Amino acid sequence: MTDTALRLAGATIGYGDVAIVRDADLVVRPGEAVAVLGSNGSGKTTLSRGLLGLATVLGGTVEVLGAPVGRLRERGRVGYVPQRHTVSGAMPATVREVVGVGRLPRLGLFGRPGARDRAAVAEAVDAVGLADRLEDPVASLSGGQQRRVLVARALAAEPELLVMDEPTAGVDAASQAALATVLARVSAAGTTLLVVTHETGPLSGVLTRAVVVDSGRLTYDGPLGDVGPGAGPDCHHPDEAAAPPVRGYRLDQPRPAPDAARARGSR
Ligand SMILES: Nc1ncnc2c1ncn2[C@@H]1O[C@H](COP(=O)(O)OP(=O)(O)OP(=O)(O)O)[C@@H](O)[C@H]1O
Repeated sequence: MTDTALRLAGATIGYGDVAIVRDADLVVRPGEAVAVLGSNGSGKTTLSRGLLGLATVLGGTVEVLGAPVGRLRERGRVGYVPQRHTVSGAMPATVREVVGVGRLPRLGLFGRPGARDRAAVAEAVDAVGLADRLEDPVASLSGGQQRRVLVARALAAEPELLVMDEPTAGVDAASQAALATVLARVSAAGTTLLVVTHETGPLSGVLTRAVVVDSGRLTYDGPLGDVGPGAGPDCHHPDEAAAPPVRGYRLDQPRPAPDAARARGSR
């Protein structure tokens, strides 16, 4: 067990030689549940893909579960739900088979699934509310249900770090609530969560910390409940009128000195 789930230091991430996320510093401790917020095109997906080795680290340090990105040997320790993807309609696979793929990195000797692996797949499918569709072809599911299959695929490996890119997008309110329950459970069990999202509402009971990406820069890092006007464009507390003053700090401005913070608090 490492003492950091994620560590970015002066990290620049992009595609080819084009930098998208620049000079990012971020430390996420094991068990934290972090929202990544920001406007369209600000670099949230690029940041998350950089953690998976799917975007290029052009400079600085990116460590995932204590290892430089791409060097983590046990791939099952990190789960990923990609953005927008549904499962390919051309794939004649059942829900059980697609979710089973998520378990592959955890398989032991000879890659044969054992009872524990079969149970993990069944539990993951159950967790996203699709137990009754286990043997159905994924292509016969709706788009929102297919998103839930991808969440189950990530859960099946029982990852230590779960990176999700807009897991609630296109998913109905009941399924969002079910996902929140699942994430609350895995979070309570110690899984670190990093969730790219535009809508913190459905997961507000799970996510506690937010970072805001604005034009490729991390501009805010603080409590999710304190994200409000000024934390970043398109990044407002769902109940903005009731949101408390920002207690986190904008990263493009100096952090308040402890004395100043105390003085503010005593006003
Ligand atoms: N594969 C790619 N190759 C080159 N540039 C890319 C690639 N993917 C994204 N970009 C560019 O990176 C920038 C940031 O995109 P990214 O998808 O990270 O933003 P985002 O904050 O996740 O946006 P959204 O909220 O719309 O999903 C955009 O200008 C985009 O055009």
